[in-house]
Formats: sequence, C-alpha cells, structure tokens
Amino acid sequence: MMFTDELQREAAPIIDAIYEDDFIQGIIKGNIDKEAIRHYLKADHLYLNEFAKIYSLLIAKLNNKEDIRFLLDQIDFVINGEVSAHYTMADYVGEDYEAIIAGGEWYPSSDHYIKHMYYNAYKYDDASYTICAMAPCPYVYQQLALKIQANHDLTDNPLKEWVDFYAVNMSELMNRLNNWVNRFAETTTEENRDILRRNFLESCIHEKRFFDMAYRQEEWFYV
Ligand SMILES: Cc1ncc(CO)c(N)n1
Repeated sequence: MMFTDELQREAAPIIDAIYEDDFIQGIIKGNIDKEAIRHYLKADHLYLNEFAKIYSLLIAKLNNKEDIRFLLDQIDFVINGEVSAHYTMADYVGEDYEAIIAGGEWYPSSDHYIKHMYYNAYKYDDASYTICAMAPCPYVYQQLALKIQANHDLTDNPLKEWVDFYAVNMSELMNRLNNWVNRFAETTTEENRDILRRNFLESCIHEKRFFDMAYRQEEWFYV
C-alpha cells in the first residue's frame, strides 16, 4: 500500500464524521441555514486566497519545470476557477457574492487551519510536509462530494452544482500531490513519515472544524 493510501485509509472515519455533521447534512437536504453559507463564504474566500499564496511557497521548493507549471495552473484554478462553486452558494443565499464576502476574516478555526499550512511551508524545505497539510483540502471535498452523489439524488437540490464541482475537479490534483508525497515518503525516515501523517490527519480535522465554524457562525469575540 502506498503511503498516501495509508493516510487516506486513516482519514476515512474523519470524513464519515464530517458527512454526518450538520453542515454537510444541510447541503444534502438542500435546506442549510443561509447564515451558515454566508459565514462559510466569508471564511472560505479568504482561505482560498491563502491557499493560493501557499502554492507559491511550494513553487520555491520545487525544481521541475513541469511541476512548477502545474502549481501555477492550480493557483489560477483556486483564484479564478473555484469561485464558481462559491457563486452556486451565493445564488442559494440570494445575495451578491461580493456583498456576502465583504467583512470576512480568519475566524478561529479557519485561522488555525491556515496557520497549520503556513507553519509547515516555513519550517520544512521539502514540499511534502506542506503538501500533506494542504492535501485534505481537495481530498476531503472530493470524497464528501462522491459520497453525497452515491447516496442521494440531488436533482432538485439548489446546491447540486456545488457538490458536482468537487466530485469532478480534484482528481488530477490529488494524483499529483500523492505522487510527490509517496516519492518522498519512500526515502525518508519513519519519524518524518509520522510528521507527514500528522499533518494530513490534522488538516482533515481542520476541514471538520471549518464546516462546524460556518454552521455555528464562529467569531473571535462573543460580546
Ligand atoms: C476550507 C476548504 N477546504 C477545502 C476546499 C476545497 O477546495 C475549500 N474550498 N475550502
């Protein structure tokens, strides 16, 4: 079994728990509180901006021109492509997207997630540590979308296009990220593999907390 297969096997219970949580169950039913979606968009717009910037830190760790070209394409996808998934959510809320995301911030759970990725990008020279912290972003969404599609008919669900987007757009990225990590994992120490494993599983938990953050409309200060 490849190292990343082991990671994904260990992540399965976390993804199952996310699937059962209120945010995803609300997506499945097509009746999630619009305030939860507004809060999600406020946070996720900023999260994706940082995700794109962290890709640029990864580029500095790579030498292969084709790998660098791929990450440049991923920066474009995150900034200009994934916004279509956000537009689906804005349509559900019934408000202008730019108006919704205005005033967003790194709420506590999103702040922790973003800094987990940056910490690894600045601490380690090898890209694999950062990639393991970033990989649950596409992987968890892909697995949730595929599980929703397999278990539910979303024909009349106003958030169907959000699910469909993540079911189809993550495969090439996951293959590339997995290849990078597996190549490094084959030659590094068990101690370093444990760091990679923890980075990946912590980010799966960060994904769970991000959805919960949106559902609870988490803020820094309750006054
Ligand atoms: C927090 C978060 N994780 C993953 C994705 C999927 O790209 C996203 N848009 N936001």
